[in-house]
Amino acid sequence: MRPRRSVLYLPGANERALEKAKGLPADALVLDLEDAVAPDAKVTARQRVCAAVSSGAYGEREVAVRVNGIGTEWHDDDLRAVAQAGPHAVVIPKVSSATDVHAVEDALTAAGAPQHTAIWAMIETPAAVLRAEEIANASTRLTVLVLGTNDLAKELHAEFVPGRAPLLTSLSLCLLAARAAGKSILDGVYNDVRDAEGFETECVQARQFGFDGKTVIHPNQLEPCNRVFAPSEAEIDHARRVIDAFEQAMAEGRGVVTVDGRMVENLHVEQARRVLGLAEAIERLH
Ligand SMILES: CC(C)(COP(=O)(O)OP(=O)(O)OC[C@H]1O[C@@H](n2cnc3c(N)ncnc32)[C@H](O)[C@@H]1OP(=O)(O)O)[C@@H](O)C(=O)NCCC(=O)NCCSC(=O)C[C@H](O)C(=O)O
Ligand SMILES: [Mg+2]
Repeated sequence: MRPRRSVLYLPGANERALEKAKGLPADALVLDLEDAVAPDAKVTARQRVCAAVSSGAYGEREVAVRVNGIGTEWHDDDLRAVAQAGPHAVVIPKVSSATDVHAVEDALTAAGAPQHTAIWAMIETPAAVLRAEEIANASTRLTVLVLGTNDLAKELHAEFVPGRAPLLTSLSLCLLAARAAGKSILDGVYNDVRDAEGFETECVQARQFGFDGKTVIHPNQLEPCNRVFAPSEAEIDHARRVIDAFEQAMAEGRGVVTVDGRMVENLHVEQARRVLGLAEAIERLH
């Protein structure tokens, strides 16, 4: 199990950010070649990012590279260079269909990308939301769906409002698609880096929905994000008691038991094991 509570974007052209990220407690990093990099800096950013990935300086964390979109003048060269650097994943912005995923998969294979380089597909257009199931199932190499809520809101002509009502249908459709396909799914970013309260509220909402974590843009968003998406001490304790109580019930020939007055069946034991597995994976990571 890979914890992906906090996934930090950093601009690929920004040497200070690339350096600083080595010491930041993000579960995963996305070194960006797309929207955070100006056209004049694209080639330099590509070189810097590939060198940073090859350096192995980011420890145990997952390191992904977001390439420029399919059809842009940089996309093919980005994919070739990133394939050689061999990050854990390549993030494809504005994926719109399974055909896009197949094209990226073929290009990575042709460029000699290692098998461990997964594809993360960004869902950030109305067409992609409506085809989320097809995209999520397009390839075994595709392991994560990533919401791009800025682009999505732009394309929907939606407004950013507390509670995100205009986006909830899209978030739900993407979650359904990811879970049905057995893939991970990450929420989009929160733009106001000074609004700690609004950010944490959005993290809680995303966790309640079922997201594995949230993409973030600033170091000060990491601690609250990691905290909200991690199992709490109380949840870990409850999970242990659920497993113990159920095992004892099974030994006594019963298939159902109560813990704290609530019914516990096998499915709750599976949930409890997932909680403990995530807690252990987080322990190993940091
Ligand atoms: C949002 C920022 C531009 C804010 O920058 P700034 O005002 O310079 O931040 P601070 O001065 O508060 O920074 C304090 C220190 O932290 C370092 N820092 C800041 N951000 C990062 C980062 N992302 N990774 C690593 N380090 C970071 C600064 O260097 C300072 O360090 P020090 O020198 O030691 O004081 C900025 O945070 C930023 O650029 N964030 C990332 C933006 C980005 O990558 N955007 C693209 C991805 S999001 C997206 O595309 C959305 C999606 O596609 C969609 O459609 O929704
Ligand atoms: Mg975007």
